[in-house]
Amino acid sequence: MAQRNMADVLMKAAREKAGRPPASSKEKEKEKEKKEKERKEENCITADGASENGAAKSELVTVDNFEAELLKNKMDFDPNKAAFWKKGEQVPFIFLARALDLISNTTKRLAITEIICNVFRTVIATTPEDLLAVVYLAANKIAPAHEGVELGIGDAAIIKTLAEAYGRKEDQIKSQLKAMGDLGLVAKASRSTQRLMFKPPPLTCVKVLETFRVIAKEAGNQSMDKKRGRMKGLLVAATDCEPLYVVRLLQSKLRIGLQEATVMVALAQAAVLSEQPRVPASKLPERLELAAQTMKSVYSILPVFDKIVPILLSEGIEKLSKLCTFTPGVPVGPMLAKPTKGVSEVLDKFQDLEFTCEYKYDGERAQIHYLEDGTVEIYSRNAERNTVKFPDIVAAVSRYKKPEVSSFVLDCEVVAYDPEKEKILPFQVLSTRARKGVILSDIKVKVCIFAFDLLYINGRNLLNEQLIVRREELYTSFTEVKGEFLFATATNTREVDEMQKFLDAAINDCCEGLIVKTLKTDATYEPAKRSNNWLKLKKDYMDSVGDSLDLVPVGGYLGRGKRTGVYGAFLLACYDEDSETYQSICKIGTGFSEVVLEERSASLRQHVLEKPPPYYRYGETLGVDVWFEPVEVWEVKAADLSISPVHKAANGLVDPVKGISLRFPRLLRLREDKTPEQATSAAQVAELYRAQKITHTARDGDSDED
Ligand SMILES: Nc1ncnc2c1ncn2[C@@H]1O[C@H](COP(=O)(O)OP(=O)(O)OP(=O)(O)O)[C@@H](O)[C@H]1O
Ligand SMILES: [Mg+2]
Ligand SMILES: [Mg+2]
Repeated sequence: MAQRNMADVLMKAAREKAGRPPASSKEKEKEKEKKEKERKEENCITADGASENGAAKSELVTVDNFEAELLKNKMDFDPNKAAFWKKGEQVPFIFLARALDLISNTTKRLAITEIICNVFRTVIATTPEDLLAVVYLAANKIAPAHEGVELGIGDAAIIKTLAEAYGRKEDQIKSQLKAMGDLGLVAKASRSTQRLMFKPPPLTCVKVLETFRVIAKEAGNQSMDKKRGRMKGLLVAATDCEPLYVVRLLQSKLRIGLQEATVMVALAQAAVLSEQPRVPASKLPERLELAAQTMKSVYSILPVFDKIVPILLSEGIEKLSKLCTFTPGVPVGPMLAKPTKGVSEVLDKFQDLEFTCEYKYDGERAQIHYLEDGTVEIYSRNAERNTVKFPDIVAAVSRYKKPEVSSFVLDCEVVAYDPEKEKILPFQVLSTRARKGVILSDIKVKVCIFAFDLLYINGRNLLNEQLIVRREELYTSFTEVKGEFLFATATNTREVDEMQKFLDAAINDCCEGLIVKTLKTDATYEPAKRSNNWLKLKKDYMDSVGDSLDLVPVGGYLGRGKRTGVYGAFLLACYDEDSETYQSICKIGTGFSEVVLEERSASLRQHVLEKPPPYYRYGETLGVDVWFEPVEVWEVKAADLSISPVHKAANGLVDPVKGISLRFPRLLRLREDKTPEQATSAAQVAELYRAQKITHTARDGDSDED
């Protein structure tokens, strides 16, 4: 009975998602029967697969069974009941695919975490050696981000492969894509029309990941044909909802609201819940919380599943921090700063602490790694490998270090620079440099490195040292080279007047403002954290919002008049890390040059969705014409923030029901170094709102301009 109900719930949810009306009871019965029949067939496939491997199943576990188990809460969940394969056998891909399907039926983060945590627990209990592959697939990755290994499969290639794999015409697939709006769904629908004479063995998680990696590495002559051949192999072997997830994983977008942060938390929790002897219930909440924190901090220092997962399995979560340490060659998440609105606020926050003020350069964050063997790697703010963009730095960096330095990790800002005039050039100049395939002799835009931190030197990890120590090491390990490599200009004054003067000097020298940092206490390097110990002070923002915001265009309004053919305005959203939703914050139509508007329109047009995804929050009255996938990040400046009944940003954080909106937003630039999930968070929006320190009651109400 319970199983039936579960199936009903899932079906209802699936219908709602697909925007279909509820079925009549007769229709319902029919559909149930059909579904039941399909499921039985799938089960047989599973059983076939098992017997092919020589391990006949004694008991056939129905698919409903394991799904119902996966939906249980962590206290009632039994990994042995969820597993329908034998201990030590490779984890079937259908297990993960069905779990992802369950996840797609809910938008609740806790429910999602629980399902994926149950998946990990099942794998740990049966086939721990497959955990790494399952984690990679759940995180929708094939390699650590910094290695830059990408599948790079476009829709056209997938369409062609689908046609080959399922004996269909490309045109058919294209028109179906138009109707369904998602190649994954098209793949799923295509499969059911095809009956195979010889069934390939069932897919396993390990096989799928391995194939993805082979596809990514395929290079050279006819590599595209080879890639398609591999994809076809996967699709032909895929059953049930597997084609859907094979395709979405290939596209690197799962679109089910399962994000990396959730995967990390779930993995940590799964480790605790798999411990033997079991953790007593009274201690569990505390242990789970601690485990999640440990995982997050370990991942910020060593974002490499291949290192984390084996240690997690063999040593447990408690030893993870000690055994997964900072390794040159692997980027740590850069430490981030909090906005402030003036010298007095800085003094307020750093009352009894010693601090230093540094120029805030407006270029591109760079973490430069220099390994013992002389290898140089440069990582972006996003911890992505950016080395190919700066061959000039790679070639020159060994000249800046003192001879006795054999390895280092340097934190710095790379800024466009005019060496003749000895002048910093605006960010816009830097952004004209190509991102890939840069050849040393072709470089026109010269850059200067402004170094402000040292995280590692000669085999010594400095992350836990105070800034004063790190900076001393920086000054003694490197030599400044005019126009190429300079230390960030700094002063240790704490006199209001002098700070103000220093700020003015920074602006005069083409900087954005200051970054003020604690020096001797509470001054360790905090990877990937927006720390209270680094405060940014931007001149521009003293009389508007304390900082710019980085927002995601989620909707568009069709342009009229002069803007016919492009979008006339956009709906922007911030990202709420807790609920993993994008929350609308304002409409924007200002700050675009014609060229920029055309570029942005053309780019977003490729990401139009049929309907807003379940993880978008917005007021119904906003009347959006088209919805976009969350793909871009725009830096936006605004006059101030106000409470809004229409927008949903930071909803519940400042006002129980209303959200926050931006007044007079202007586009500053496209942020190519941030992913949509790194957009300004709801919590940051709430913080900026509170920092305004003005009474908003007089202004409450919808404050959209445009
Ligand atoms: N002296 C400095 N110390 C630290 N960071 C500096 C310094 N000079 C320039 N920066 C740059 O300033 C950035 C922080 O401020 P900025 O407002 O540019 O942040 P952002 O990249 O917009 O990110 P967010 O708004 O999410 O903090 C750093 O990431 C770094 O790139
Ligand atoms: Mg910046
Ligand atoms: Mg910013």
